[in-house]
Amino acid sequence: MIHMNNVTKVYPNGSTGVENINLHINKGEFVFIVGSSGSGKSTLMKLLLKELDPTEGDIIINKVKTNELNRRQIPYLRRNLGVVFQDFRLLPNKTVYENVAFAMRVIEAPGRIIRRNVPAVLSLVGLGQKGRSYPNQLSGGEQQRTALARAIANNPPILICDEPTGNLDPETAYGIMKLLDDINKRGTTIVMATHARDIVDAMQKRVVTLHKGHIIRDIEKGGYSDEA
Ligand SMILES: Nc1ncnc2c1ncn2[C@@H]1O[C@H](COP(=O)(O)OP(=O)(O)OP(=O)(O)O)[C@@H](O)[C@H]1O
Repeated sequence: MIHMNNVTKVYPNGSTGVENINLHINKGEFVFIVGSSGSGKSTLMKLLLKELDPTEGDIIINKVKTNELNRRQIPYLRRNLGVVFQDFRLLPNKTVYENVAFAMRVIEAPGRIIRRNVPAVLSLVGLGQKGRSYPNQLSGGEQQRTALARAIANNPPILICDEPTGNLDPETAYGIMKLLDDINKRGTTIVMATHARDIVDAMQKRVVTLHKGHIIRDIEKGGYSDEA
């Protein structure tokens, strides 16, 4: 489903983000990307989202080499990848319902599908009664659940999460993890970068550890710093 083959990213100033990454993720996996600050997690996430292109190597998502897609082909990625960020990134002047509906309009989903899917995903994340609220009327956890609803509204096969619990208190963070686990069990592949050692330890999923831009550990089921 996701293949990174010999991927290196060197930034224009000469610093290396990641080097010679070989990472293969199968359909339905839940994978944590961990590592200390500066180890390359954000670079790896940005490469998957094509916010950056690799200096060397190939990135294949759902059988398509995304490093060879041009600007006009970017909607391909929007359909295949849902994204959740640490800082939610909701549109402040749109309601919860409109934030989710907007993401569906971007990929030109028909109106009747939007009217069907938005209430369904809002109820899935426990926000069935909050559709008319604006982001500033929501708690942090509710804002992140809105962002999660938006990310899965188009039913993408892959969900990319960059520190999705970073701004949340522990209890709220576990609520988000429970939702991600449910979404994963429904078949969505999840890749999540995080610093949250306790969450990684509790979930017992695949853990890929980066250090200075290299993968130094890749364990099938484990905690934040288990031996490979
Ligand atoms: N825009 C950039 N220009 C130059 N170098 C960069 C840039 N972004 C990241 N780097 C470098 O790439 C390396 C990896 O950084 P990256 O942000 O991917 O790490 P990270 O694991 O996400 O760190 P953190 O946990 O602090 O977010 C670091 O050495 C960093 O200085």
